[in-house]
Amino acid sequence: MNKIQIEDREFEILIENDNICKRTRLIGIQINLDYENRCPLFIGVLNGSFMFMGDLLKEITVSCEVAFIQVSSYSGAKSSGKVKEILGLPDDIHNRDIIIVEDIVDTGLTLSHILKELYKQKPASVKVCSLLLKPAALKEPLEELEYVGFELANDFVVGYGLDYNGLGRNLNDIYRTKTVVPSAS
Ligand SMILES: O=P(O)(O)OC[C@H]1O[C@H](OP(=O)(O)OP(=O)(O)O)[C@H](O)[C@@H]1O
Ligand code: HPA
Repeated sequence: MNKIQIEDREFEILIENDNICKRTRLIGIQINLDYENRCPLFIGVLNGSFMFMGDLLKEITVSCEVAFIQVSSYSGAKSSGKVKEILGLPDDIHNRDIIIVEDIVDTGLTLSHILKELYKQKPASVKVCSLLLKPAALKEPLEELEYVGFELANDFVVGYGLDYNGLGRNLNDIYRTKTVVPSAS
């Protein structure tokens, strides 16, 4: 399936599942080496990370724990801007080695917000593992970004957890549309 249609947009194949699996295996090997004799806490950012998190964790052989958070955006009652709230953040991460797992880092704003909240609890270390990264869209450098699967151009992508208007998360492969559209959910 090289081309797919989701609602009003046509997408073309960008990364096949085979390549995602191979890259994920390599990232897993690296994490196992880096965290030997430690017990990292993997924190997946929902919804988009659910597939990558599942496949990545199958490659992890060091002792570890797993949690999920969700970042919801809503308009604050008193402010005109968007307020981000983090749901499900564990409250016992003091002195823990944290690995945040994302499907994509685009502008990096979501991650910056998560990192700010995490550091309040003084974890021992924080690294980020993201399947996808759009370097040209990043608003500021993120030194915690240690493990990246694939670097992309500024095209909008769907599949393997990523959505367009809530659709396409179940696709095995990753697809892109040339037209740049705003973040869809
Ligand atoms: O780097 P940024 O520009 O902040 O974008 C990246 C974020 O956007 C997506 O989440 P989204 O808010 O669309 O929610 P979802 O995971 O439920 O799709 C993605 O899963 C990242 O969390
Ligand atoms: O390219 C993207 N696709 C889906 N969700 C996203 N969230 C940020 N960037 C993207």
